[in-house]
Amino acid sequence: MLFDIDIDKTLRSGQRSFYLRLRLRSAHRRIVILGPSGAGKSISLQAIAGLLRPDHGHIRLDGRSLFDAAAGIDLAPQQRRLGYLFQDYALFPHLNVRQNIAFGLTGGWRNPPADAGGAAVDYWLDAFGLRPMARQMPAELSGGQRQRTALARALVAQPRALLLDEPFAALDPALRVTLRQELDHLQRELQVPMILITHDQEDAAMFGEQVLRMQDGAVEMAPDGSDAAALIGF
Ligand SMILES: Nc1ncnc2c1ncn2[C@@H]1O[C@H](COP(=O)(O)OP(=O)(O)OP(=O)(O)O)[C@@H](O)[C@H]1O
Repeated sequence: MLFDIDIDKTLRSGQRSFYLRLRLRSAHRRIVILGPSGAGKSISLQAIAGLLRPDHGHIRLDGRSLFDAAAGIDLAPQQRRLGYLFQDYALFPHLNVRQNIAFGLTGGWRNPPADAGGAAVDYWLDAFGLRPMARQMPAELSGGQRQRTALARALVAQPRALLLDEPFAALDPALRVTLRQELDHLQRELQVPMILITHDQEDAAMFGEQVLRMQDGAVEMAPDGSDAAALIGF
């Protein structure tokens, strides 16, 4: 099983609490979690990435435990080797394009030098047509260039899976179409497994080999791997 996730988590702030229940077992490489704002999509990705600790359950990727509450396993985000594309791309404003990409190789401990290099960084600069702006800062980039830089940073360390949080939401409609196609080609070429979260049906149509619907913190799958939420017409 490629993805084997069964977690829950209660988040509290003041009087409010939010209960997340995520169950996902899938052999598919292109999973989309679709749901409205506030459904719990971002915190699901954060839990998979190791940025938010579930209360119970397990997260396994291709047979490897990233988290297992019962067994006391909780790998640090860097150890999980997942590429994470944040909704707003979260580029470092004080680092140029080359440094931002190289940061994906440092394990997050230090800033790469301005001429940070290596074959892997050069490869992704070329793959995304970013070589001419390698020394530009994020504020000097277009939306599409920012997205490509963030994607290059997520891919440079050869992640075992990609986690994508609303990857096209910040783009204008024309660019959205182009970058959807780019990601589609890239994923087919690399065959990197990915979980993409979105509120946009078009993302689900393009990337959802399997589409899970999330609402009020819950995604449930039937034990046979089919999507229980879909079966009950949710
Ligand atoms: N640290 C926290 N403490 C308490 N509640 C939280 C915390 N973080 C998120 N929540 C709540 O969890 C719910 C789900 O948030 P989440 O960001 O995952 O939604 P989402 O589906 O990604 O929505 P959007 O598309 O708007 O980003 C929200 O109601 C939010 O208020």
